[in-house]
Amino acid sequence: MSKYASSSSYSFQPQPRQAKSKSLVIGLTGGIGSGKSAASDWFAQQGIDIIDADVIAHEVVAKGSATLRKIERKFGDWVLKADGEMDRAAVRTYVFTHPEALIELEAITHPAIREAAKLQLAASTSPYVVLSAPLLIEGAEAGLANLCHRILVMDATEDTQLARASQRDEQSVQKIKAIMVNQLSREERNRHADDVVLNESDLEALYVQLEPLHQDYLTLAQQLKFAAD
Ligand SMILES: CC(C)(COP(=O)(O)OP(=O)(O)OC[C@H]1O[C@@H](n2cnc3c(N)ncnc32)[C@H](O)[C@@H]1O)[C@@H](O)C(=O)NCCC(=O)NCCS
Ligand SMILES: Nc1ncnc2c1ncn2[C@@H]1O[C@H](COP(=O)(O)OP(=O)(O)OP(=O)(O)O)[C@@H](O)[C@H]1O
Repeated sequence: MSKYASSSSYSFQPQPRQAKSKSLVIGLTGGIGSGKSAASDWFAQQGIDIIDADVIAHEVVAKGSATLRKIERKFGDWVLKADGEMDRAAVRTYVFTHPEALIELEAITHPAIREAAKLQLAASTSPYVVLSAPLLIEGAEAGLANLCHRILVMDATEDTQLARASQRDEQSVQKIKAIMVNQLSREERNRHADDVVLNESDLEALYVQLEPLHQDYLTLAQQLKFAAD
């Protein structure tokens, strides 16, 4: 059976993962520019709490934080700007062209991101919660996927990812490609998905695919709640 969501043929099978949370957690992932934020904005409009790993990743390296100090100790003081903030552009340029450095950076940031995500999950009050992360599947046991009951993948061709991300960020195609080579391929990511939304058309077409998923997640959230009571 296809994992692709469509308003006419989507059929739902609850497949709880290892998640320990009693509230349903939907992991939302996809490559750069695939439409995670566009999808999570729509879920938020339906009253669903969104936990965004990209936002947390920015928070955990705030000026003066323990995580930023660890990064400075590992890489040197060039990671800081004169005002003490992390020099994100310098770090980005370095780690996305030095794979071993990216692994070292992730070894520092990911445990902090995971802990913060767990705290936010515990505080969520909506019928279910969406945990959005570019790196959800990567990271195996220590990763974020095992906090989730289902994984929803935003799928787009690489050409679409490049076009949308470069238009949004005014970043060069070359910089975005350097990030993409450090992310999973479409095929590999889709293989881990419970649900896949193809985001190749306009935003209306995206929302039409999200609506039946939202209804099914509400149903599954109820089932999980009854099972826990
Ligand atoms: C390298 C950093 C400093 C670049 O910062 P910058 O402000 O330029 O980009 P930003 O954080 O907004 O990320 C932009 C996009 O890059 C991609 N990306 C970010 N980190 C990674 C990574 N470790 N591997 C692959 N892609 C990544 C995502 O698609 C993300 O949306 C920053 O991305 C970072 O600290 N990354 C490590 C933390 C991490 O893994 N974050 C992802 C959330 S789990
Ligand atoms: N179906 C769509 N039609 C038109 N524009 C879209 C569509 N989906 C996303 N976009 C636009 O493409 C850009 C990238 O989408 P978005 O920011 O949601 O991706 P993302 O997966 O969150 O990216 P990142 O990993 O970089 O955070 C945004 O400007 C968004 O508004």
